[in-house]
Amino acid sequence: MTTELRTLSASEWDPWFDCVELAFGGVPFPPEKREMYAALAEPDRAVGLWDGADCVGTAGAYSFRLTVPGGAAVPAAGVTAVSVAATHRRQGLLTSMMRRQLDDVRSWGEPLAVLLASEPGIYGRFGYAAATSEMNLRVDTSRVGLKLPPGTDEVRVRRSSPEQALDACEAVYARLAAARPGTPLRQPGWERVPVNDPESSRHGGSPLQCVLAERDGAITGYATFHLRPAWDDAGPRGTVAVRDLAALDPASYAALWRFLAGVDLTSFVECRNRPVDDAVLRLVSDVRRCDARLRDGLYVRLVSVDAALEARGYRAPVDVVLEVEDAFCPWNEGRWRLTAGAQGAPTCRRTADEPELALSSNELAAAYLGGVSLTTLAAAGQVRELREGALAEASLAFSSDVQPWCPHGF
Ligand SMILES: CC(=O)SCCNC(=O)CCNC(=O)[C@H](O)C(C)(C)COP(=O)(O)OP(=O)(O)OC[C@H]1O[C@@H](n2cnc3c(N)ncnc32)[C@H](O)[C@@H]1OP(=O)(O)O
Repeated sequence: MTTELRTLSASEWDPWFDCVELAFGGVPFPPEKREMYAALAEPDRAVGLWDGADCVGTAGAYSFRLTVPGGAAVPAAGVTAVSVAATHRRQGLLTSMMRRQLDDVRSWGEPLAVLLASEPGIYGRFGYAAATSEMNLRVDTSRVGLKLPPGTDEVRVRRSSPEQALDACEAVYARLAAARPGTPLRQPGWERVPVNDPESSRHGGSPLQCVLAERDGAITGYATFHLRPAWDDAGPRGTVAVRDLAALDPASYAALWRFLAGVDLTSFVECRNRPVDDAVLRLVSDVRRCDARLRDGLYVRLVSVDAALEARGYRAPVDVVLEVEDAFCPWNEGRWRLTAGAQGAPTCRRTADEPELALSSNELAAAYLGGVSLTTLAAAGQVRELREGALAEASLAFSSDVQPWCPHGF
């Protein structure tokens, strides 16, 4: 078998995307979703594998800017649409695309690559690690009450249409994205993603609905959701299936939850992707009836260890020598002294000094956004402390008060 790996040209996008579609089961994307992805495509940052005229492998890389601890927005390749044709699987084609892609990302000067994995087992070998978690909820609103904070009654919740509310919602998103590690800032065109609403994605629910929270004349939050009616012998048991939910202050957040939990003819509020430190867990009267479940979220790859570690902020002073293993990106291997203090920017420089913490770039990636502690990774035997105290010092410095989260797919 001979295949050619090359940068995608815009005219090849259709057969390239057909390959993705087929690898994901062959169910055609709804036209409006396919058009959205076509509009967001960045062909000159994507690669395709061709066997003659047939596209047999795909990998894209959006140009994201990702919020990291400390608040900086760091260039990150948003890896997407990774596929290999079933006829060509397990012959090393994914590996060849990952090799090419990480070399490309490095040459573009982007310190990070991020992705959402179809399966957790695929990307560790290429240096990616789950760095955020997401929480799914199914709140039984017939049993769960809400502890409402002062000011909730001053928030007006009013209906809008997702389209009409778009600018107001985007303004809220922009403020929250800058405050939470792991969140991509909106790039041009991406504001269409939250309002893309093909019928086949509603899972029997209504078209996308929207409410806005308004306080003192300003929009302070929003929720978009589908209503999924259901009935049994006892009566209505519908579900409010939340797509997006965001607020700038506690009262607005609680007011939106009060609205969602009180929609007539429903007994459940379902959320598919919330941050693990979602304040709603503190608002509810009965957390056991929220059916909270965790799963892996955003996978991170430190493409350039030094640039990535210098780009983020640290929660406490740190001065530690890291001994880094990185078989897939060997330019990251070796000893690095990471220093961050109360003043000046953090530095991460090559050193010949004795190592104090030994780990691979996977563990650095897991800890990078502050969602996985180095102490936990050490307890799992994945980080080794070589100087007493180094682990506690680094673990505190890497941690984040706000849990990292990626609020949308890509
Ligand atoms: C960000 C995203 O887009 S996520 C979407 C990923 N794509 C999909 O899930 C679509 C369906 N699957 C596929 O298209 C393909 O099976 C792929 C892309 C997952 C793998 O492509 P392949 O060309 O078969 O992978 P390749 O032959 O390079 O395998 C490399 C290694 O990964 C392993 N591997 C491949 N797929 C998987 C998997 N799903 N789970 C665990 N390990 C895997 C292989 O066994 C191999 O291991 P080895 O190095 O120890 O021998």
